[in-house]
Amino acid sequence: MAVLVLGGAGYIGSHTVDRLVQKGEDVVVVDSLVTGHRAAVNEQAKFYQGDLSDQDFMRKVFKENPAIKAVIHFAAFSLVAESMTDPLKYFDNNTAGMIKLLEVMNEVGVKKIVFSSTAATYGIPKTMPIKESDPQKPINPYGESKLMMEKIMRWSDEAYGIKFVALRYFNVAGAKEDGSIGEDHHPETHLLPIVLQVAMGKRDKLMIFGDDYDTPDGTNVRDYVHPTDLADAHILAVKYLLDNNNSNAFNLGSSTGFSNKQILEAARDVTEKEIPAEKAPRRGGDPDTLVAASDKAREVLGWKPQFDDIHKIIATAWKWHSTHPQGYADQD
Ligand SMILES: NC(=O)c1ccc[n+]([C@@H]2O[C@H](COP(=O)([O-])OP(=O)(O)OC[C@H]3O[C@@H](n4cnc5c(N)ncnc54)[C@H](O)[C@@H]3O)[C@@H](O)[C@H]2O)c1
Ligand SMILES: O=c1ccn([C@@H]2O[C@H](COP(=O)(O)OP(=O)(O)O[C@H]3O[C@H](CO)[C@@H](O)[C@H](O)[C@H]3O)[C@@H](O)[C@H]2O)c(=O)[nH]1
Repeated sequence: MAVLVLGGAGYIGSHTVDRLVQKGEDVVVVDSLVTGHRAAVNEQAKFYQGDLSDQDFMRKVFKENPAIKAVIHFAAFSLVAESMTDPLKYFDNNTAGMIKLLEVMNEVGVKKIVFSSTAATYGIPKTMPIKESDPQKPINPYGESKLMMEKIMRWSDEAYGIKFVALRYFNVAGAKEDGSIGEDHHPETHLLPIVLQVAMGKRDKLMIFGDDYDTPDGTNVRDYVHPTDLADAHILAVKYLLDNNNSNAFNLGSSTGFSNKQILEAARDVTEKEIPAEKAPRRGGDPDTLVAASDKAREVLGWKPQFDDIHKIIATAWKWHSTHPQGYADQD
């Protein structure tokens, strides 16, 4: 059997493809390369460049690869701030794209899908850590687009029997331990890669967006999870579906929160660089704190994350960034 990975040339997708190949699975990748990199895809995976909303193209992929039994879907836009100023871009690629994909999956009879949801579907949680059963009330269009995807899946399960696992990741950070693949977004907007670009001298300073949040040091608190641990969770979720279990949703995080200032301090320790920083106004759409309760994934899927130390996570990211100062630019 084979697994189809949509968005397999992206940051988290490339780590999952790599892990699947290491485990001896047959992997087919579809990616439009709108934000991803061809060089990030393990060479043993079969690669198609194209958009998942192009139904003729997707029919061809399924036809040429009849061994595909499950889909892992990472292919989406995911920047909270951009979604605030261009929401339709998010509803189009993420939500409408999902409808086009499910139509083809139903047609060709592939009825198992694991998909990237997000902590951003919870909005401003009333209690911490966040449980899967807590209310989902997004405060940005990105989170809304992903919640809509979850709802579309629920009804598609009921009507067409398409079984899904929604994996709600918290903040993803780090790179493969050997430093061969990592995070390379253009423009880069995520906290840790920006902090490390300052450490490398590629930027002058970090701007800390908001220091008057309702948190111990006034900066936002986030829960960081490593892409290799996420890859393992996806592989376990595929197995869960292939074992004919019901549709489900799981949080994926470490259950520990770090403030933006704590991330900066930890990065200073790991890199032994000064990393200048200064405060800046709040960015739109940021909740104070997002920390996961992820016992459910451990109990039901048997997920055992390996990276439970923020210094270790930052060290893997530092290895990638310091050995690839131009990201994949030299390889693409
Ligand atoms: N990075 C995070 O912290 C984080 C946290 C929670 C959830 N997520 C979700 O995880 C997924 C992957 O995130 P990432 O950080 O790896 O992003 P990424 O941009 O690195 O990867 C997304 C990949 O999908 C491809 N893609 C996008 N739209 C496509 C389309 N219509 N057809 C085909 N390919 C398309 C891109 O080219 C890219 O390779 C996203 O769905 C995102 O919403 C990410
Ligand atoms: O230059 C920067 C960049 C970020 N931040 C702050 O750092 C924190 C983390 O921001 P970022 O790394 O951009 O991640 P999030 O906006 O929290 O979103 C990530 O994590 C979410 C889950 O929590 C996912 O849904 C999103 O896809 C993913 O981009 C936030 O408080 C930002 O305001 C700064 O202060 N300065």
